[in-house]
Amino acid sequence: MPASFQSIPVLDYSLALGPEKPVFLSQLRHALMNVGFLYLTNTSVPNSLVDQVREMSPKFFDLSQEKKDALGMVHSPHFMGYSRFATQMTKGIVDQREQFEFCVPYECRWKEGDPLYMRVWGPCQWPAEEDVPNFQHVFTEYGLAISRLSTHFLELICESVGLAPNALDPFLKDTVEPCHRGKIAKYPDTVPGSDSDNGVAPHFDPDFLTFLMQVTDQPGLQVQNQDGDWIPAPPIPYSWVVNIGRALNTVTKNVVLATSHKALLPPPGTGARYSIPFLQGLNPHIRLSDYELDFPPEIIALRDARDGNNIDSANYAEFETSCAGEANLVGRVKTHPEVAERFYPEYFAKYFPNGMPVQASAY
Ligand SMILES: O=C(O)CCC(=O)C(=O)O
Ligand SMILES: [Fe+2]
Repeated sequence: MPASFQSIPVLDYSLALGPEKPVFLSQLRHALMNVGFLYLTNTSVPNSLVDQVREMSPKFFDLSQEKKDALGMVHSPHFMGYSRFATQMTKGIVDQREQFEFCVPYECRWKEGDPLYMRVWGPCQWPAEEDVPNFQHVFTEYGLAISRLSTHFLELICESVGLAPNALDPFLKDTVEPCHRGKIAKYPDTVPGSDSDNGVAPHFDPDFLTFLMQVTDQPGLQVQNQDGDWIPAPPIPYSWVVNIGRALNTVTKNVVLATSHKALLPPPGTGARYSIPFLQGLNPHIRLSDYELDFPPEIIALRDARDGNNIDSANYAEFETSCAGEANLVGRVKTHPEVAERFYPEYFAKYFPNGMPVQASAY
């Protein structure tokens, strides 16, 4: 059994595009099978775009509360837009962050009679151009750039664990495009003397891959190793922290690990921390349990020699029984009952039989 990880591997994406690709794939296999987290540097995303995202991220939150509320998620059947500070919980603990969710350009194709989960796929709510100039353009470009990167990265993941590069294609492609989505999160710095520095409590991410951009320089993200210790994942400029979600862990039968992580508030006096998790969406019609991936025996042997995965989360258990779109909708309903009550009343009634909770809870 490999020793529990003490740091997050840093992978140079440019190696994957040249003669050193085998070195990259072997580092990737290690990161996927023993850590579930990695940093990706030297990607195809231009530094100039990253600089624009860094500059733009705080601007949305500087809008008046009234303008932010006008873009509140409660107005969007696609669960896009703004959520106020401390309105959600993760595993029963209040998240101390404000957020704005956005997605790649997407027209809603849902019509009466279609499965309701198709209604989740749709456009986002952008602030008016005069309020935050260039914001929509920058985050649309950013979303598209990370989508492309994530599609190629999924091929590399397949290759690193002995699958054909296109083995996971059905999960991304179908008659509908996946609706990849991101959120800009703002965590205020810890109030001196406060008894809580929780930003987001320990959890697993739901989908295949998350690409996290740490926008500001403060520490905050921590990742749990197999011994239960919390390993810091501080920002590295122009890198993404990539982690595996429950859906990819499920579909690979635990070959690649999903790993628990949390975010702490930045230290007192250091200002707000901004981060942007970007979740790769899945083909909504696919059911993970319908697919059996054909791993070579040496990969299965490596998996079996490793200690069991330490997942203790019921997070998105629906992935195992329902199609990805349904699992996604259920997850969104649980996190945003205010949207469910308005646009998905039958789901609201099912998951909140006692009416609106004081606080929504994810995971
Ligand atoms: O902000 C961070 O560093 C992590 C956020 C996170 O894990 C999430 O939103 O799923
Ligand atoms: Fe996460």
